[in-house]
Amino acid sequence: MTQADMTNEQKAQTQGQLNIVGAHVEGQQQVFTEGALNLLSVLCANYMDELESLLEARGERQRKFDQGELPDFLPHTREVREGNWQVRGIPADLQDRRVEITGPVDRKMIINALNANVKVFMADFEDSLSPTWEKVVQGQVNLMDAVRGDISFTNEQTGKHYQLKEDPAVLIARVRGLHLKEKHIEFAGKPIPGALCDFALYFYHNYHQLLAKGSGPYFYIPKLESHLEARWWAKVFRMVEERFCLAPGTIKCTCLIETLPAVFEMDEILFELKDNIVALNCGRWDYIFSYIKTLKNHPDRILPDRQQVTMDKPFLSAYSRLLVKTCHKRGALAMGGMAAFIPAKDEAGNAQVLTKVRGDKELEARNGHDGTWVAHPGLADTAMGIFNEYIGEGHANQLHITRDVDAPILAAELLAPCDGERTEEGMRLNIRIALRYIEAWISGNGCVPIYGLMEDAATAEISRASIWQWIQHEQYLSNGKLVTKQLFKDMLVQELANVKEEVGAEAFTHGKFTQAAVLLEQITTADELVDFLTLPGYRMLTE
Ligand SMILES: CC(=O)SCCNC(=O)CCNC(=O)[C@H](O)C(C)(C)COP(=O)(O)OP(=O)(O)OC[C@H]1O[C@@H](n2cnc3c(N)ncnc32)[C@H](O)[C@@H]1OP(=O)(O)O
Ligand SMILES: O=CC(=O)O
Ligand SMILES: [Mg+2]
Repeated sequence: MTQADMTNEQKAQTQGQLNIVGAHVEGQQQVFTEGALNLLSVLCANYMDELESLLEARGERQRKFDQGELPDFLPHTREVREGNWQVRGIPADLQDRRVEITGPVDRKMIINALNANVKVFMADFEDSLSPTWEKVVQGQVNLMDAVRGDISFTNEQTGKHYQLKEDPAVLIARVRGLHLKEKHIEFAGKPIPGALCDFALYFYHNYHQLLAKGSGPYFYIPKLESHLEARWWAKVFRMVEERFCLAPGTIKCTCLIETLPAVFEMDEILFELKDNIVALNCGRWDYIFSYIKTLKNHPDRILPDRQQVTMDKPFLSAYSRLLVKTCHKRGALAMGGMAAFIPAKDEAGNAQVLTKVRGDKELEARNGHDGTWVAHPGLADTAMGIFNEYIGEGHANQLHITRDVDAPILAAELLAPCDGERTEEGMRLNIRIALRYIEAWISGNGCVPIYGLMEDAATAEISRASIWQWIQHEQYLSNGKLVTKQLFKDMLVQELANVKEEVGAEAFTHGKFTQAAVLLEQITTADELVDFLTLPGYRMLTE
């Protein structure tokens, strides 16, 4: 019997068994049922090797950018870009996505998010989750309960009780990026892709209930770098639909366009996934990080202080407008991204936050986006107000905005250097944010408020990668100081002391700040830019 003649199950058996190697955690029996394990092992047997090749291809492409090439639209896919085709369609409950709240798969957060004044809740196994084994498993249990409308929570300290309201938001699960492994599950002796773990478990346990209530198995796919990776997902979806006797296109996904290479392949990504895709999303934080990473050897494209890289900068404006134009031409929605502000505790401070959020959302709505993200329920009404105004009575979205009259958006605009200053204050802030975020992440918390902003894996990547880039390219700060490894190391010592003061001696002593500082120093002074800080971070996650 050849490999091609084997059934999927036989393939799974011949290539080795799926093994849970993590310590037993609560919820494991509920999540790892025989059916769920079968699906996961079949997916691993069929798609793990191909995924490894796709990850290697990322490295090969990056080597070319490192040698001076610039990303561009692909010559051999011109027909796809110029062809006349549309995505298969958008289910009724995904037509109106004017405000989406996002958050990790923590039980209380899930209930609060589903009850917020939003259309969709994006339940996140990615940027906002530190994937401890317990959180990965418990997150699936929480989502199973949420899908069944049977989720509640009581805060034992305050006695506050949480339960779902009558008509909760639509649920979309964001799975991990393709580069992340789930080390607590092995297939043929290797850790499995986190993306397959999150996808298979959420799909298997919930598709039936979701479809029965008029919704469906909906996913956010993060950090794609090419249409070939989208093709890989299309194959995964097709196989799962066939296996569960579902009509083609039952699984629906939204892809984040949050890497610089992917912005040049938006048509192609929509095309590869056209049966299953309903939208693209401007994941601006990872996109900015990817701009730094992809162009890391290009001295003419060094970013300024993070605070100056706002959506009105030419390269980001071009990204948003091209995404809207591309999506609407193909009948897909064009989602906006996250303003990282979170509500301030004082009234005056909060008024300022809301003004900034309003400005950011207005820009997106004016560009033609169909909806946007908020990080906190306290911002939902503001975002809703803006999108209600732009979408207008009687419409669910802005699909009618085609941007046909726009001049073509060229590669040069998407790659345009970003003006702004590099300041000592900005560098020190980057260090403190990276320190505090890494400390939280390796302690098992993937999303934290720092200085009035939501910080997650994507925003923290910008902070640490910026410093790396300034060191490598021997940048001068606005006060004339040359950024060197030594300057960074000196500042790290000082800022670690400042962080101790900010968080207090007790939190500092009980936390993992020293380990965070060691990791930050390693990745910032290394000659090669580490692909993702969550890769070494994951090795430090002991649970
Ligand atoms: C780049 C990207 O990928 S963006 C997407 C990934 N990032 C995210 O999803 C960020 C999600 N946001 C968060 O995790 C949180 O808002 C944080 C951590 C930034 C701040 O959370 P907190 O410190 O708890 O904020 P705060 O104390 O103001 O919260 C008030 C209430 O709102 C709730 N809340 C805050 N954010 C959220 C959220 N995103 N979803 C649901 N509930 C939320 C809190 O649970 C709290 O509820 P309670 O009063 O019942 O206890
Ligand atoms: O995932 C979203 C982003 O901005 O990154
Ligand atoms: Mg992201």
